[in-house]
Amino acid sequence: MAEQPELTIQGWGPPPAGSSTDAAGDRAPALEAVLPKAARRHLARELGWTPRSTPPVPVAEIRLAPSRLPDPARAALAGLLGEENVRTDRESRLLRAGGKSYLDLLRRRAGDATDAPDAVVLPGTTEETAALLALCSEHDVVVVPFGGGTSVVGGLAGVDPDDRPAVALDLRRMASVQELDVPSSMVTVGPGMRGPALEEALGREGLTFGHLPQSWEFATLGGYAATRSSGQASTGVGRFDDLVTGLTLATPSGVLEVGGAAPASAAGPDLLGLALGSEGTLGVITELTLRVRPKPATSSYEGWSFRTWAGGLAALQRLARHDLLPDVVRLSDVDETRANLLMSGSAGARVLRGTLRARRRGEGCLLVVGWEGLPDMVRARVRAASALLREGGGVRLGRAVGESWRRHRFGAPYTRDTLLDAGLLVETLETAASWAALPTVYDAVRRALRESLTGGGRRPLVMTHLSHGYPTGASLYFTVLADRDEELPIQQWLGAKRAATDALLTAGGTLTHHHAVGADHRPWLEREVGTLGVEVLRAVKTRLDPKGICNPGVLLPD
Ligand SMILES: Cc1cc2nc3c(=O)[nH]c(=O)nc-3n(C[C@H](O)[C@H](O)[C@H](O)COP(=O)(O)OP(=O)(O)OC[C@H]3O[C@@H](n4cnc5c(N)ncnc54)[C@H](O)[C@@H]3O)c2cc1C
Repeated sequence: MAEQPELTIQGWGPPPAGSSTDAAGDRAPALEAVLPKAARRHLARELGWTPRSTPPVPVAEIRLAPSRLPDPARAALAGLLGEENVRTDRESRLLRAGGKSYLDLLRRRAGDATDAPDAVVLPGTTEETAALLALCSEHDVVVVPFGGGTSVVGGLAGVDPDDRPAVALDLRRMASVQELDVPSSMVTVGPGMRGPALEEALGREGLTFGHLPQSWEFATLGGYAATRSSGQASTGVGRFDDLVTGLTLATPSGVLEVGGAAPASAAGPDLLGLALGSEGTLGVITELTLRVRPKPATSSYEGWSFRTWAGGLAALQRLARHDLLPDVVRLSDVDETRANLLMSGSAGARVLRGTLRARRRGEGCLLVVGWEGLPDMVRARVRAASALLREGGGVRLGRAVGESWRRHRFGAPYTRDTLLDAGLLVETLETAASWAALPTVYDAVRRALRESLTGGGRRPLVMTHLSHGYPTGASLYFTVLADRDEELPIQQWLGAKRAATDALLTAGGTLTHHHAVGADHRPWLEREVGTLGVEVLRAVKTRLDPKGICNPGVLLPD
């Protein structure tokens, strides 16, 4: 199996050529290469921002505390896994310091990795993982499972109320296909495997998995299960939790196997549901069985335009009611559509601008829809859905717009580092709500973000899209740009995030649709699941992890 590339320490993408802890530091492309002049002017005016140069400190200067792993624990771990799989060197620890949220990046860019794990351990099997957890319980060492390191909610923060030494448990040695059951359309895999490797293996058999989050180049299958992730085609393919039929969870109290090969079961409550979304707090997912499907024979991606956000929402709600939602659905509001047109100097934006002009449309709200499957089915679904979209006031922009979105859909995270270098705050947040509550949630979150981030000549740009449609509602995804407060950048975002989270919960949204709870959302978990709900989760944790060593800083509130 080919080595999976590391994710760079201070941003997105593989590290620059050479060592990932190169003294030169992580370098992003220049602002001029990422934003056309018109977009730079527009943003400067809208945000009250003056582009400036604020590069990250060189990687070689990032501060790291000495490892606190006690010698007896280190020796025991090395005895179990072999010396080469217990690492305390600078590079190994730096590469597993936290995830990729704006707050994570601010810390790493400022040269602070004092929260890095004390060591990195790499078990190769379920049995080794279970033995490792028992051993860490005995030695009072915290264990933080580490998949791709793409958490955006502080899922890898490793904060322990008792301040015990912590190890990152990297799952990369468990990253292969173990069994492919073609007649039953199921594959059993190791949790450290990433989407591209799985798709390559399945593709050889004419199969696909189809889970495509924007982070898919680096995130792992175990991470998807631990966070209940959702990919870009989730409306058709399903959320990640819909795709898992069974898994193995190694815990300090033993190995739990949940779900299985049977397509359904009535044997009591669903324990699989307890493991999905457990974010490393109950143990480590060491094996997963997933549903797969034949590669689609055809696909059709299209752009549509609606004059207003409300018009687009109403049309999609109608599709949902008639079970006609496409496999991929993404409706951008006016602010996101305009920003995409301006900020992307790519061929995609040129195609969209040209098509809107030819159709005599203003910017409006862009809708991208994608359909996949057997040609007759795709044709029939496209025909029926297009009629409803047209009746709802939509204008078809054609396939070039849809295909262009498809080609560039993994590109946005690569531009974030450049925007951070230029002095911007760049972050996203997400929720989901019923069709009835969506308009209120949309208004409430935008208002909260604007009020919190406006002041001292600064104004934020809040861009929103709807994606992941369901019969009863959909998710909303907000992208925020603002002039960064260089004095108090962390407090600036924490205030905005707090206001937006309070607003979305009050308006009827969920705390998170797919990013998970992590450290960042846990103060609000009780508002969503109630006091008794939190107590139930705590009781399960106490049974499986009596010493509380499994990722103690996430999910459950203090
Ligand atoms: C640019 C960008 C785009 C993103 N786009 C999307 C998107 O489109 N959809 C989406 O759903 N998410 C998205 N995310 C968020 C992130 O990719 C997901 O949460 C993903 O599921 C995390 O997977 P990972 O392997 O990187 O897990 P990690 O970040 O390594 O870990 C996440 C959490 O899961 C735990 N964990 C990891 N592996 C295991 C395991 N085997 N057993 C037990 N616990 C484990 C960790 O301890 C941690 O708490 C995005 C993130 C970024 C940075």
